[in-house]
Parts: sequence; C-alpha cells; structure tokens
Amino acid sequence: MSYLFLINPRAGTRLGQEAQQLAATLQTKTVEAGHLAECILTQAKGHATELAAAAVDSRKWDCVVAVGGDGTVNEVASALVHSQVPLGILPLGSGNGLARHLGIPLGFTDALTHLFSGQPHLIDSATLNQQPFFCVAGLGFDAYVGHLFGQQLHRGIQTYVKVAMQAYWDYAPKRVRINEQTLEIFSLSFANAGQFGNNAWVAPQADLSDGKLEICTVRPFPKWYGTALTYWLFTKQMKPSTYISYEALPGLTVQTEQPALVHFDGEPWQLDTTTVEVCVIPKSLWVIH
Ligand SMILES: Nc1ncnc2c1ncn2[C@@H]1O[C@H](COP(=O)(O)OP(=O)(O)OP(=O)(O)O)[C@@H](O)[C@H]1O
Repeated sequence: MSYLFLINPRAGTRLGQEAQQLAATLQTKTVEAGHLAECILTQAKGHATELAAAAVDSRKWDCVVAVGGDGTVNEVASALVHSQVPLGILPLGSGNGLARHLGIPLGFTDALTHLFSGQPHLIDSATLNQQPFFCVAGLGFDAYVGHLFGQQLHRGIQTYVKVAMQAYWDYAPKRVRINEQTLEIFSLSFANAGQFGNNAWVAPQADLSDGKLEICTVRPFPKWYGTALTYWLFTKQMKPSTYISYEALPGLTVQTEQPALVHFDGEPWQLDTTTVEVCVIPKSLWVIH
C-alpha cells in the first residue's frame, strides 16, 4: 500500500514542534510495515484539501491519511468525497469525533496498526450550504462555543470546557423557522456521526451509512437542566425528552432571523445568508477503519 500522510502541526495540544519528528517516525514505521509513505506538514488552513485533491489526481496513493483532529479530517476528506481513494485517520487532534465514532484508537501506535490492518468502508458525507462535513454541523450554542474556542491560543479539552462554561452564561437562544414553523432553539445539530468529539455524544443513534442525518433540536431549558444535559451528553444517554427531540432526515432547510454563526465539524463559520441548507450525500466517502 502507498500512504500519503498529511500532518496538521496545529492540531491537538501536543503536535506543534513534534510534527517534524512525527513525520520521520511515521515514515520509518510505514516502511517497516512494508508500505510506501510520504509525509507532508500542512502550511496553512486549507492546504490539506489542496494536497489531497492533487493526490487523487495523481492516482499515486492508495490512501490519504489525515493526521490531526476533525478539522484536518474535514480538509482531507473534502477532497476525497466521490473518489475511490480512501481516507485514513491518525486522530491526534483535540476532539477526534469521527475517529471515536468509528472506533479508531487514539494512541499513535495503536492508530497506525489499526490503519495498516483496517478495511475500506463507504460512509455518508454531508453538506451545510455546500460546505462538506463528515461528523456534526450545527447552529446555536455549539457554533457559539466553536467560534469562541477558535479564538483561543491553546486547544484541548480543558480549554473547551472553560470556553463552554463561560459561553453558557451569556448565550441567548435563537429563533428559527423550519417547515413553516417558528421555534426557539438552544442548539440545532446535524449529526452524520454521533458525537462532537471528546465523547460528547449528541446523537448516539447516528449511523454513518444510513443516508440520513440525525437532526437534534435542543429547545431553551431552565439553567439547572444544563447539568443533566451535560451528563447525558458524555454518558451517551441523550434521548428525546421535554427539551430534546430527534428526527432522521436526508436533508433540511432552516431559516434564521440573522445570518447564522454555524459550525461544521467544530470549525466555526459566519454565514452571509439567513438560509441554512443541510443535505446528506449517501455513501460518498471511503474510510479505512
Ligand atoms: N498548517 C496549518 N496552520 C494553521 N492551521 C491549520 C494548518 N493546517 C490545518 N489547520 C487548521 O487547524 C485547525 C485545527 O485543526 P484540527 O481541527 O485538526 O485540530 P483540533 O481542533 O485540535 O482537533 P478537533 O477538531 O478534533 O477538536 C483547523 O481549523 C484546520 O483547518
């Protein structure tokens, strides 16, 4: 097999200066396992998409591996959708939602062994206003937290929890229109995979190859309910209740009052339109796991 590893030196909390060393180790271990390897450190946001697109065109690689978190997976996978080249994941990011959903081990050595012994599987991908996503996209509280998290110097779960707790106290619910109905939302998540990352399972029942997104609506709730919600989220017990509802759909159109702040796979994005359109693309990406 020939593997192209695209390494995001900005992913996670530890990669940084270790990225060069990691590339050298990856090269050695892949060759030792009897495969061909090339490792490239990405230079800027979006670079991994360009490199992965060139890899598809070159027909030189049997697998393109995203080395980083869900943002890196998003960049690489965006170029692999509808191609025959499978995505590999070495989950060295902060949240690693797609890898966790797929059961890919988080340790470097175990993840690499898993990659070499894994098989390609076809999964669904999805788009939010034409922007591809693979794990979870959404608007409301999650997007607000993603936006604040993106402004932090340090990443990782501790920073995420700190930012989410601060955001919780000053966040105001949003009003949206869905199918001619107006409703107030705390958050609206479009789950292709089941979790945001860090084992925060917003839609435990999500199936990556059912041709549907789990639409999770959380309506505004009393402050005390937040503790229960957090507990259910991290113990994989989110289910329909007074303030939570689910619907499995191939797509959905949402109208917002103002152009919404959204996130796709945890990456924040300020829309310039009041229409949010999500759509699943069934069985459109090969992933090795
Ligand atoms: N060379 C680079 N320089 C700066 N930013 C980059 C570079 N390569 C990728 N990025 C961006 O870095 C951000 C963080 O990457 P990523 O999401 O993989 O890590 P993470 O946030 O630690 O993990 P997770 O998303 O799983 O929580 C993404 O927005 C990605 O697009």
